[in-house]
Amino acid sequence: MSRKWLIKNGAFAVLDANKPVIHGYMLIEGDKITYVGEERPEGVEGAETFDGKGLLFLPGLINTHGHAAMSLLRGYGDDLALQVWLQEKMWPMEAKFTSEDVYWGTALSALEMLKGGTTTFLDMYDHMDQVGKVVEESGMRAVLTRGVIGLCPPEVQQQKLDEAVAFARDWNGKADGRITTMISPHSPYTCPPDYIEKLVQAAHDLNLPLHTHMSETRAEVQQNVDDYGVRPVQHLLNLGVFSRPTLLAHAVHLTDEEIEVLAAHKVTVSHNPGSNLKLASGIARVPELLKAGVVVSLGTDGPASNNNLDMFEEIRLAALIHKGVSGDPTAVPAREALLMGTDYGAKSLFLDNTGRLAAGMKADFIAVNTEQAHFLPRTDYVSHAVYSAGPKDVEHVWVDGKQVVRNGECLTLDEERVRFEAQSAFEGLLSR
Ligand SMILES: CSC[C@H]1O[C@@H](n2cnc3c(O)ncnc32)[C@H](O)[C@@H]1O
Ligand SMILES: [Zn+2]
Repeated sequence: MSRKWLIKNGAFAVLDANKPVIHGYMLIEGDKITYVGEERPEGVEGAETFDGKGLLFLPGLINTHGHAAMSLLRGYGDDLALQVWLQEKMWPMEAKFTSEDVYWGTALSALEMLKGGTTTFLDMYDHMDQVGKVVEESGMRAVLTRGVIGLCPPEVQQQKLDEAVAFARDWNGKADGRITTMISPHSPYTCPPDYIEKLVQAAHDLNLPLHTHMSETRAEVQQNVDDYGVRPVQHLLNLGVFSRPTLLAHAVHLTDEEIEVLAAHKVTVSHNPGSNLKLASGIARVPELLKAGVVVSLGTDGPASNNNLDMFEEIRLAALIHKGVSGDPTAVPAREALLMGTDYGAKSLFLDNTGRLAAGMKADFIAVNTEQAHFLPRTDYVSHAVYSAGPKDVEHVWVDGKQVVRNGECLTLDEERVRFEAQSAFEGLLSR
């Protein structure tokens, strides 16, 4: 039997330009929001009432790029540039990861994300069946994709391609539809051109979007020019990548012409400010991308290059750093930053049913405790959510109409067990 909830006395961040916050009611029927408004809705007989006094309801936050299992490598290899970090620290350790390691690393991240208000995340990794299992158990929504690195003999390339295709085919729509899938060449510098073309063909065959890292560092762009005679955007365009819906992670180093190409092909971008700052990769041209009409969302990247999964921090960084580099205080206004962490997140993942508090959308939402010093005075809740709030303010979380966090406690995952097993998994990696 589907449940009906009536939330009353709440402040709801609908994020409309004219009236971003509504004080009143929200009705949830089954997995969907069926009403948000100031007046008490009709047809609420049999609904369970939830008192939202002192709570700010936001759409669940959407993390559009990451590698959840890398929580096991948090703090292992800090303060390094991308290529050194990957080649000398991450890849040697990841080569030792078992399926079990991926399960516990991902569960640790799911716990951190859910308790911090993230309801949907994209994950690009290996042993993806384990990631799918965590998503099923945690109740989260996720876009999952087996990332493939093609710097290996042809038979290994083929095996990885087959794995990526089988995973994308078998898991799309799983977990009551909360899981969707994509196809992911890791990057233009780790996948030879003919391999990328095969992955594009697979995406066509499965009717799925593509996801890849691109133009994260200046050195990577230069290497692309040296190896292939063109910058990464032209390279991916030539290989047919943008003939599919595509989400790019990072896209830090772009020319004006490249931004136009991305806009023309409706390519979406996951901006990862925390990771880009920590790896000293640079600062993406977000105001220019937004102005050109590109959908820009936010991601944490993996927990080993961030080093947390706090989407409030990414939202705040997006609002702050572009003001700092441009000298324009309106470069990314607060409401735009919050949209990047919610509505634009859904759009960049090609999901049309989440990311907003509106009738017809999936009931993926969070309740933040506003009865705290840093939420006063009650001037502008959007401003407070962006410039003052943090993950510890999240009291309750619902995904697909089901409550998964209550009073700050995760209802779906055994926190103590997950923390214990993740620590053991890390110790196991060190001893192998
Ligand atoms: C093949 S699975 C994903 C792969 O990506 C690596 N990774 C993590 N963070 C980044 C990043 O910022 N740029 C490029 N690659 C990254 C991770 O270590 C996995 O090997
Ligand atoms: Zn990444």
